[in-house]
Amino acid sequence: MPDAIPEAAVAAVIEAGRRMAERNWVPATAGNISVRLPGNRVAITRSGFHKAHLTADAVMAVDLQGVPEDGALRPSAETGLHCGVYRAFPAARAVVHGHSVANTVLSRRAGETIRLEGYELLKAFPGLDTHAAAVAVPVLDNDQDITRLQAAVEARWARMADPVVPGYLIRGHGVYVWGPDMDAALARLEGLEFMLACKMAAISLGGSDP
Ligand SMILES: CSCCC(=O)C(=O)COP(=O)(O)O
Ligand SMILES: [Zn+2]
Repeated sequence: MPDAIPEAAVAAVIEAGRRMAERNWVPATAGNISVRLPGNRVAITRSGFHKAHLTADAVMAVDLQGVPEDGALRPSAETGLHCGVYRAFPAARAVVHGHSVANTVLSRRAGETIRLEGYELLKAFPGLDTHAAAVAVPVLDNDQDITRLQAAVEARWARMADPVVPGYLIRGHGVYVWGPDMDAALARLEGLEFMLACKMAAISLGGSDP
């Protein structure tokens, strides 16, 4: 019989879903949320649940390869992307995935990266302490084959200079962001979404954004 999922982990996932829904970042049943547990375990949302109304029943445990502890339950279809983050970045303890209008629209017209430059909110990312900085957020092509998509993500990380930006977009799909705890992951997501919304507004006004 597997260990129960710690209550604090379940509460963090439920609260993250509520906060993301409040911002309209998880329409319909979009998005998924996870936290790292001790013992190479991950607590993650089950597939197909609305993130505004999560209950403890909607959170289940998988191992770092995404294998469910309870084979009767179906984890998020994107579990492989969460586990990929936890395997690659030992300091990552929470991963959030949302589908906002800004990340969907901008990723559809982007190349390999979206450049964010000159924004005060860049400070939401680790290691940046001035607006006079720039980050290139990776954009990956969408793929319904999550194993293949995760392989593409890992290939991209391998090409990136350290430290890797703690997030990436999937074209026409959404964004992944992670952090050392759920609050940090959500703060990074909020910062990124704010800058993407600014970029989209600038483009809508007929201007450009570097
Ligand atoms: C209705 S959104 C399509 C699936 C998706 O992209 C998503 O984020 C939610 O999938 P899950 O299996 O985690 O519910
Ligand atoms: Zn998704």
